[in-house]
Amino acid sequence: MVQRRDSFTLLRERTRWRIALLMCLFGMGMMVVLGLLNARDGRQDSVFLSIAVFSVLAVCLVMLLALPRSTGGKIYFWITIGVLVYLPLFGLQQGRTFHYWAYVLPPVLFFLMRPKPALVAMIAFGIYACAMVAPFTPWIDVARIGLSYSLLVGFMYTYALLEESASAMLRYYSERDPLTNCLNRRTFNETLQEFEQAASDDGGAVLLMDVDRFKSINDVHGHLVGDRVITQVAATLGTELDTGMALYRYGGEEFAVMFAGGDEARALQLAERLRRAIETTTISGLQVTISIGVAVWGTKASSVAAALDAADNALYAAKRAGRNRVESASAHAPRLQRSL
Ligand SMILES: Nc1nc2c(ncn2[C@@H]2O[C@H](COP(=O)(O)OP(=O)(O)OP(=O)(O)O)[C@@H](O)[C@H]2O)c(=O)[nH]1
Repeated sequence: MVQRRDSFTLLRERTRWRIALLMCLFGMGMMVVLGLLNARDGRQDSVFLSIAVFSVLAVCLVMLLALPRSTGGKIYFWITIGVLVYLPLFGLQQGRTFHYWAYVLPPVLFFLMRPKPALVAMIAFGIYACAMVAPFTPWIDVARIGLSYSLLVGFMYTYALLEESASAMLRYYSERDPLTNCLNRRTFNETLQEFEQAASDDGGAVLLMDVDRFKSINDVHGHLVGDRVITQVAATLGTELDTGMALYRYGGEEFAVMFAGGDEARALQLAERLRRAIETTTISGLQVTISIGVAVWGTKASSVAAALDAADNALYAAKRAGRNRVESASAHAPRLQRSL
């Protein structure tokens, strides 16, 4: 059975693979430097150790390049986890458990919380540790401690960046509609609440837009064309918005714009510009139109939700009046109330 690979998994795999590749190259470079330094000092054992680690990393590098990214990345990560578990065990065997845990535990704890301050703290800790051991340790050992510690810092930091980019991506997908990439209805509702909380500072306006006779586009041309029309309508509307404004996909073929601080004149002007942009653009080879309902809110929190209702009523009025038009809630309020 083929397992579905969602975009989050793909992003994670790609980022892990890149991190693994960088860390391999970094580690190999480090082993070359250490090997040369040890050779110069005639420390044959350490030279062999550097060559051994270099060879393991070279094998990892070849695996990363030769295997599928997901497999290579996974193997590299398990090897790294193995090293992180092995280090304290090795320390235990040497009777210096604390020394080795000091390498592994703080960075893990740090990076679980905040990557950037943790990075600064770890660099400071590395410099401090090297400075402390420098007076009574051969400098080659200081260099070894510093370099292996920087490998750990690099690994933890890139891993933390991976987590950050993954959560940014999750946030992006939870806010947006997958077909049009507009902000979705959930984000619209959240923004509405924010406007309600801030309503006492400022008024604002809401525009509800609906593609006219969209059902017949689906019926005549099929749902795939319907989807393409929705996408292109969204793209066209998006290019016409003022800076800082967002387009929401409110429902199937319905879109919304909300902004604070605007008066009715500005909202109507924007609505007319959006209507005209759709009317004058050929969308998937079709002439498409939209109807728009506009309402404004004042400085009472309850007036924001009321404005949304009023915009919906105004949209309904625009449909009844023949479509491809903008209607303002203020012009229709009395008549709408009478007809309810
Ligand atoms: N292709 C496609 N169709 C959708 C999507 N979401 C909703 N629809 C369709 O959009 C149509 C909306 O039709 P109606 O609400 O009846 O209105 P309309 O035909 O646009 O007519 P008016 O709004 O009165 O101008 C329905 O047939 C839905 O199935 C979508 O994401 N893709």
